[in-house]
Amino acid sequence: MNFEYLSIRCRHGHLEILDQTLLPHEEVWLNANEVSEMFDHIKRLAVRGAPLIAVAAVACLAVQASREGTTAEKLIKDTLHLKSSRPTAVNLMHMSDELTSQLRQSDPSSNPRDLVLKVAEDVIKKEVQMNQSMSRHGASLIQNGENILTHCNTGSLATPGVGTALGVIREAHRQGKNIHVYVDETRPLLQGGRLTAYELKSEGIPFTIICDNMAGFLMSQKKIDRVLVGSDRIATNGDFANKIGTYSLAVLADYHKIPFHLVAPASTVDPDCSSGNEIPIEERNPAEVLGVSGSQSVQWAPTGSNVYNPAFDVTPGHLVTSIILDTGIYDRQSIQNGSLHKLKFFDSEEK
Ligand SMILES: CSC[C@H]1O[C@H](OP(=O)(O)O)[C@H](O)[C@@H]1O
Repeated sequence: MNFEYLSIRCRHGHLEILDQTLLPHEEVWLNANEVSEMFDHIKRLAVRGAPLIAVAAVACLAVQASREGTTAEKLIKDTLHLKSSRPTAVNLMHMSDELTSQLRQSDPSSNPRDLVLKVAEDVIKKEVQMNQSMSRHGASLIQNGENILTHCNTGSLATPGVGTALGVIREAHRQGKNIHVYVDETRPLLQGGRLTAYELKSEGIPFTIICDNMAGFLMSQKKIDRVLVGSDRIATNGDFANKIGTYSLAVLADYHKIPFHLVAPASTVDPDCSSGNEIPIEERNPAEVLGVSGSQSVQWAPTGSNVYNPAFDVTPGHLVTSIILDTGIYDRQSIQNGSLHKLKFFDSEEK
């Protein structure tokens, strides 16, 4: 298996990931050939972003199987282990459920390595295609000269392609729409100020970093024309989980009557999740809040302070202007009419 994307690459069966905890100032590639290595990379957000987590997991399973040989039982065990690395992003769950289902149904005489390689190639190919489709759909909404606010990182560091919300921004810029991007720093791990800024700067897309608590003031000054965010899991009623701080943006956008969109592959819709209160929310190490961008060098709070560190929040669907997927744009009315229930998920067969 050979591929090369911004944050993950596989050369002659050797898998590496770009350690996103060190960006933007250090570009360090780490080995990721072993499931145990990949589990740690995902857990500490060296690998992050809902679609990329699924891609990295399945690529590691394929590489390890190719290098060491395997059995269906061992692959299933390793898949379930990687599935437990982070609870909120549904892309990882879809991939692991699909792979374990195929392994359990496979012919005992077949080589499970061939199966996992095929699933890995299919997942990667589909994610790249979905990125391109949703970016084109979303860019059709962007008017010339818009100021767009985005949260966290939803670009080529979070997917094996142009990105989700950031993919829309890239496509609008490519179409010459003269946009400016306001980038929420996205405390506590600064995925926006570090990673989205890294991507936009490298491509000359105009941007301004802001603290998360500045978004409302910018909206009150009529400096934001549209909000674009990603998602880690979408319930079929349009509620969705995304990086902590997204819900606040949605409420502010609703108050200021600013279009608010989530952008994601259809594989982020969880058909087993009928509303946002069913989405598991990951709580992370309090030390991330007490440090700066995860580092512990600056201890600014009183020792022994209590800390709450949910990595995501849930935004109700009624605050979303429209959901932009690779399969199209879904406004509130169509979502209320059940359009998300009928989406194709993960594989090519209609479910
Ligand atoms: C297209 S990435 C979707 C989603 O993943 C990010 O979370 P994390 O950085 O914790 O992996 C963020 O919520 C993005 O919006």
